[in-house]
Amino acid sequence: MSFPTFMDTPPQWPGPAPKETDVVVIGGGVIGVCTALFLARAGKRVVVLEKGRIAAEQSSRNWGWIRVQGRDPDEIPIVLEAADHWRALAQQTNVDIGLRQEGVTYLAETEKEYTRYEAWLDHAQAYGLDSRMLDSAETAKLIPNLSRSYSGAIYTAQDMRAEPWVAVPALAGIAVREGATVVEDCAVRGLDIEGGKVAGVITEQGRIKAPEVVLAGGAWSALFLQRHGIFVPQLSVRATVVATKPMDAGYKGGATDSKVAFRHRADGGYSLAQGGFSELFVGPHAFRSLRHYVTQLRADPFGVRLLPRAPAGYPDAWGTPRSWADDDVSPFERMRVLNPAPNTRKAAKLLRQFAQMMPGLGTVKPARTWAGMIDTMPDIVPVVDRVAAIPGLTVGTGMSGHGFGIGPGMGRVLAALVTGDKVGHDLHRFRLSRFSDGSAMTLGPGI
Ligand SMILES: NCCCC(=O)O
Repeated sequence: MSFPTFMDTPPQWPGPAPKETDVVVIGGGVIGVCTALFLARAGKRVVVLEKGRIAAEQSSRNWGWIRVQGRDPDEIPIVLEAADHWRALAQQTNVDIGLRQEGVTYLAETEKEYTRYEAWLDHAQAYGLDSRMLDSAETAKLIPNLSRSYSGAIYTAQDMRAEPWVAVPALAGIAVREGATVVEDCAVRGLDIEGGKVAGVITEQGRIKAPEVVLAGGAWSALFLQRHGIFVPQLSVRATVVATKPMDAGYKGGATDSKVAFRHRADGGYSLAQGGFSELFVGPHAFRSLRHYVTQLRADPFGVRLLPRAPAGYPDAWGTPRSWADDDVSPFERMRVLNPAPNTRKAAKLLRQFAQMMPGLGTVKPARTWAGMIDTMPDIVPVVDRVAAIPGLTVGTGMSGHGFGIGPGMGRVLAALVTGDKVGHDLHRFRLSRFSDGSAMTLGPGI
């Protein structure tokens, strides 16, 4: 199977879009697809509008980790719910989405790091998770091919993995089967607002009437909102992944140290990346958002590499229009699939470092390299909220590199925000107003 997803994948759901519905979901990534699924289950007529292909941006380019380990405490109950959904959904599709419970391990290179991971166990215990600390010998036993010894690790056996490029389209298939409509190649240019509230959307195929809209636009969300006068300091950062060819496997979960994160894939290869490192193309929205990122930059000055300018057409490129008329071709149609060139030096380094880290696995041969643009936030936790200034609009964005695993949980929560059903989780941490209400910033764990 080819992965990740590109624009040359034939559309599975070409439309046409209906003229009227109960809810429009903008964006066919994991968050949008899962929101639509749960809205359909709630009896709503729901349409997902995707400008390119389902899951073709970060939802097929991520690591494929479904983890509770290391999460921000306020995300834990939602990702636990998501894990239950993942297990159920994997049974509700006849596609093997590669869901396996193989665990996630954070390797501690120093005692200080070990102590930091250990501190997170308080949260694990509060939720009865099976996370535990491993000493140096236990770590070597869990991951037998490691070339060096670590101070230890934190390990969560209940964590899972899946193949994102298979899983998210499979979830879209379930949503369609349960009554949702999915339309690819259909960009939303903007909201149709009447009397100060949502009346629908204006798409490249015309107007769709709907009293409720959910924006799950990933890296494009801030640009979309800016056109409607809503500022959200959401940026997008490039993250490179390199996939190896199939090779010997010992440990089949996900693991990371400071240099390399790896996940065993269903096809027998490994996906490699570097946690805690991303690249930001600086543009006007980055400047506008800068004051919100000071805390993050101070805490981790080397976590983000700054690049002078985004390629043309990117959400925060200098030349990208910030406003346009409803009958103008929008930036979303001009860039159907955001497919950043990977950092090839980083990819080569990852391959070398993985070979050094796990010499017993044999020769590390690259299969393919890609990059994605991760929608991120100053405090590294998402925005999941109703937009007070525009009644009828709900936003789920800024998943900050950990949206795949939590996707079904966030989708169910977003659906509940729309229907008024019980949300079941405290969303205070994820409110949009936190960037303007004077509250102190609390950083979540890294991207
Ligand atoms: N982006 C790094 C962590 C992987 C994940 O939880 O999806």
